[in-house]
This record gives sequence, C-alpha cells and structure tokens, in this order.
Amino acid sequence: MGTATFWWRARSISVGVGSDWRLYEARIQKRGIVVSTRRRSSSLPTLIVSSMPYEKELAAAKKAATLAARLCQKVQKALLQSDVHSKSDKSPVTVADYGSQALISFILERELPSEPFSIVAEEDSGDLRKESGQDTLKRITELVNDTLASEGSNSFSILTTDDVLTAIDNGKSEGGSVGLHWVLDPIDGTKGFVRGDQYAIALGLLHEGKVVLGVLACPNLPLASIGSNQQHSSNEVGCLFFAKVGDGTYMQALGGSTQTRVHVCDIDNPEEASFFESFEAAHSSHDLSSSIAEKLGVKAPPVRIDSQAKYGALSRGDGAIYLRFPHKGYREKIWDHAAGSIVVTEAGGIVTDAAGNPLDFSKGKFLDVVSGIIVTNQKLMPSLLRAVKEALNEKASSL
Ligand SMILES: Nc1ncnc2c1ncn2[C@@H]1O[C@H](COP(=O)(O)OS(=O)(=O)O)[C@@H](OP(=O)(O)O)[C@H]1O
Ligand SMILES: [Mg+2]
Ligand SMILES: [Mg+2]
Ligand SMILES: [Mg+2]
Repeated sequence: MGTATFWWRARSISVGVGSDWRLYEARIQKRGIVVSTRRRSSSLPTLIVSSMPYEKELAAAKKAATLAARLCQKVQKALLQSDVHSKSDKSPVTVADYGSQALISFILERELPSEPFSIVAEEDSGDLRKESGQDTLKRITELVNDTLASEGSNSFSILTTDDVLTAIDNGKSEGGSVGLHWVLDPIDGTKGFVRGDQYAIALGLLHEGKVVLGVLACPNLPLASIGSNQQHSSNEVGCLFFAKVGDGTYMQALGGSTQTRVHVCDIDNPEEASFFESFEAAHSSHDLSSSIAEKLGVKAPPVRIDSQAKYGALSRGDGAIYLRFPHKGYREKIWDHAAGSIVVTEAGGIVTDAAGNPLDFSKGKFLDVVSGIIVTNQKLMPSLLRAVKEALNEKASSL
C-alpha cells in the first residue's frame, strides 16, 4: 500500500501506510496532530492518529482576527481623510486595510511556526514602497505596534517599517489546490468601513483547495438579530463568527464571551423569507435581486449591508437568502467568500453560483462563478435556483 487517506474529521483513526510511513508521520506532526506508531508487522506499521483537526489554526485565526478588529475599530473611530487612498482600480484602501493585513500575517506566522506559511490576501505593499507612501507606512507601523502592545504580553515584538512591508507582502501567494493556504480580506467592505457602516475581517484556510476553517470578525454587527422586523433592547455590537469543517458554526462577542452555536433559519416558505444584498449597487445588481425576490414571493424589503457580515448574519438566521450578482466583467476573488462560505455551510446553509455549482476555491485567487453567488438554506434552494434561472433568462432575452 503506497498511499494513505486521512479522514480529517475523525478524532481518532488508524491508518495503515506503506514503506514510506515516516514521511506521512512527519507531515501529520507538522500540522500539530498527535501521532503514534504501532508496528503490527515489519512491512505494515499502523499510525494511531488522535486529532483535533485545525484546532491550533482556528485558535491562531481567532486571535489574529480579533486583534485586527481592534486596530480597525481604532481607525474607524478617528478616520481622517488622509487615511483613505485610492488603488489603481479606484477602489478605496485605508491604513486599517494595510494594518490589518500586516498584523494578521505576522500573528499567524508567529503562532504557527512549524507550518509552511502561505497567504492569499487582497492588499500589497506597492504604494507603500513609493516616496509618497512613507508617511502612511509609518502610521501603519505605529498602529500595528500599538495593537500588538495591547495584546497584554510583556514580550511583544516591535516591528519596523520593513517588517510591516514584508508581512503585507506575505499575502502574495497564489493559493491553489495543493497544501495549506490562508485566504485573507483584511477589511472586507472598505466602502462600508469608510462610511462608518458594516465591514468584516475575513480569514479562511484552504487545505487541498477546500475551505476548512473560517473566521469573520464583524466589529459593527449587532449581537442581536438584524433581520427585518426585529426589535431588540440591546444594541451591543461586535461579533466573531467561526467555523471549522465538520464542527459547526459558532458566534461570540468580539469582546470575548461564551460561544453560541448558530444555525441558518429553517424557513421553507419564501413568502416569509427576507434577503441580504450588497449595500453598493455597483457591486451587485439590485434590479436582478428584486426580480428574483418577486418571483419567489418574498415580501420583506432587502437588507442591504456591506461585506461578509451578510454571511455571518445569514448563518445565525437573521435572514434566509443572500443574493450577489456583480455586473458584467467583474471576477470574484476568493477572499471575498472563503470565510463567509464555510461560516454559512457549517451552520447548515448552501452556497453556490447562480447555476447551482459549488464554489471552487482551488483555482488561485479568482472564483470562476456562473453569473453570481446565491446563499440560502437547504429547503429554499430548489425554488431559489428556479427563480434565479427564470430571472436570468428574462434579463438575457431583454438585451
Ligand atoms: N464592481 C464590483 N462588483 C462586485 N464586487 C466588487 C466590485 N468592486 C469591488 N467589489 C468587491 O466587493 C467587496 C465588497 O462586497 P460587498 O458585498 O460587501 O459590497 S458592498 O460593500 O456591500 O457594496 C469588495 O471588498 P473590499 O474591496 O474588500 O471592500 C470588493 O472585493
Ligand atoms: Mg472584500
Ligand atoms: Mg478588502
Ligand atoms: Mg478592496
């Protein structure tokens, strides 16, 4: 027997491997899984693997996203116009996007020193290496160091501007279908962040091209439901959603509280459903969404919020459907969906493209989706797919 397949959800498994078993043992141990070997015969040893798969990675991801959220909150509170810059595609980027990316990259590498380190992330340091970027770089470095100091450890490292540039550029990985890759959107919904609205720090982990864990920090999302017609006395904000493959989705307050398991809603009558869509009409066609909602018989008005906070809210049943139809020519990036999609699927939901295909995160930084992305629970998906198909056909025949 030359190969071994490990079922990562198992807590304790036995696998027989071939003559190169030492290689497998080394690889497994690198991922922090406890391994012992028992030789049943000289040619066929058995590895006894007791694992809490991705446990260490999840702890590191939660720590990194929580600290990045602290950095972003500080910047959002005192957002100066000089902190917002325009990228070559004219989209905004702030000192907080860069600071969050540098901090998360630094923390993941520090917390998981024995793992090969690869991140596919949205930002790069190009503009910060120019003469015109030097003041911004200093400000980002200060922000990162202040946040690390607030971690409470006596032995925090002080990063130089070069360390910050290197940490940001760790995010240049291409991802793909082999090995482990972190996927990071340091601020998802930068327009919402600048407006003072919703945004998310979105961190996922790919293993062999599949999302195996995701953490979404949503500093401005109320802990109570934001679904339509919801009224709550508490207005506490700041949610941390996290999910690990096979283990369900949980939410806790960003400030730290006990975690609660969350589930998507179990509505099966579309008339009772409400739906989320992008705040910015430039990011998703509101016309197409309203045509789909009408076909389904949805009565509630759309809930428009920025970022993957939409996936978080849907995972705890605040609404039943998320519709996303970017305008022609736009290519979706994996960091805009990796963390959000596992947060929803582990809460019992389904995420597909407009044709019903699962999202494929194994092809590098882009997601090649057909027409758009739709998210809902198992019961509503068949009628949602029919409504989407009808609406897309109507749109095509009207052109
Ligand atoms: N033209 C266009 N079409 C579709 N999507 C686009 C487009 N431009 C940008 N983006 C990406 O949208 C990300 C924010 O998505 P949202 O759904 O949060 O949009 S919105 O803020 O609610 O409007 C946003 O994420 P951030 O850049 O991280 O903010 C972009 O990756
Ligand atoms: Mg984004
Ligand atoms: Mg972003
Ligand atoms: Mg952006």
